[in-house]
Amino acid sequence: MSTLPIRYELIKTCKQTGARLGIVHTPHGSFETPVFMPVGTLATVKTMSPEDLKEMGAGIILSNTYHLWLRPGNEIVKEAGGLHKFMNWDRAILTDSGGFQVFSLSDMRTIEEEGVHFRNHLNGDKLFLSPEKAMQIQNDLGSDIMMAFDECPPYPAEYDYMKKSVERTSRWAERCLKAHKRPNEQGLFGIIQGGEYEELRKQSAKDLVSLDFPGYAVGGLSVGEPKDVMNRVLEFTTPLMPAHKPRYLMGVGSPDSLIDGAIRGIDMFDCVLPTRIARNGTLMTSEGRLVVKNAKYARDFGPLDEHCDCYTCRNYSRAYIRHLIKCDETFGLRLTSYHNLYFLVNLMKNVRQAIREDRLGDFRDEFFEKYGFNKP
Ligand SMILES: Nc1nc2c(CCNCC3CCCC3)c3[nH]c(NCCc4ccccc4)nc3cc2c(=O)[nH]1
Ligand SMILES: [Zn+2]
Repeated sequence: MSTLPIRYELIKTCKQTGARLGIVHTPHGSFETPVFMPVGTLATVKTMSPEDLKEMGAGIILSNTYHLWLRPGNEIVKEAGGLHKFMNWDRAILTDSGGFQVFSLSDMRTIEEEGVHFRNHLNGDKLFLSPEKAMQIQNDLGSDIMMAFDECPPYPAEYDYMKKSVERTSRWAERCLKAHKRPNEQGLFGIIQGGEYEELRKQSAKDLVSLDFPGYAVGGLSVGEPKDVMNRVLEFTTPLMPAHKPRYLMGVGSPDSLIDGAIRGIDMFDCVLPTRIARNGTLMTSEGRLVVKNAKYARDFGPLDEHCDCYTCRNYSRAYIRHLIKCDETFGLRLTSYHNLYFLVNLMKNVRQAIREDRLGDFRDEFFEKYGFNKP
């Protein structure tokens, strides 16, 4: 019996909140959970080198089927020996299946049983993506964790639309499994949909769990719904997911949502937020968000965050970073991106420590107080 490519090891459960401390083992190394995964859409986590990412402790990064299919093309990445070789990253890689990106990047799309017809967001060409095509691309990329091809419906969505969408996503998941060429080298995660409807989340989970994927994601969230809706959906969805497999909440990356997701049993998170807001000079700090272009930092020679020990905070001042960002100096983007990624990667390290000490609830209250989140 060959070893399965993805294995989840549950280390302990927080006595105060039920959050889990675990390890995910992959063909390209293991990483502890709960974990925040930096996003590298175009085969690079923008402005970060692999050495930067290793230095900050990243054990897994994300990339994307849709983007790499269009540029440079999955064939070129395959000829390079796969994405790990192409981008010189020897740790774990997870690729999203492209479904979400089609909906968020492209207009003029039609969804059919066979797949999705849409236009290339770069040049308007007609394109078609199906479960089989998405699996072929991820196979060429050689990612350690692939995502099933799914539909992420808009929020809000009518119950009837959502029911039809969930049933099609389940049929697509089965087609992905059938099209899976290397089940012993690449793990394939199913994505649970169903919006805010408990009955549909149950149906989606039941369909996908019966297909025995090595891991599962909660999709269809972080699409504009209020935070309390996300938390409620997680409360009735994570218990439906196998406890001995990884649970991945897609597209979630604000500090409060990471902590609240971990408390509700989520192990893996990703979001473009930290790198995206870094590029316009918005920083996450232990006292809340800081907009470094603000004139009040012109003569502030302290670090972005005095409680942060990252490369940026140990070596550069708010005044200097404000100057670089205002002058569009690319070094400024590196410094702000590094800090924001480090902030979330380090936050999850502190979450894991709080779980070890059975005090994640206290940690949440302290963090929310300092950061300025309300504490419902
Ligand atoms: N397959 C699939 N992917 C989803 C994603 C993409 C996750 N990141 C992929 C990376 C791989 C490469 C690109 C990203 C989501 N992202 C979000 N919210 C992001 C919201 C957000 C957007 C921008 C800034 C801040 C927040 N909800 C998501 C739901 C789904 C889903 O159901 N199915
Ligand atoms: Zn810092």
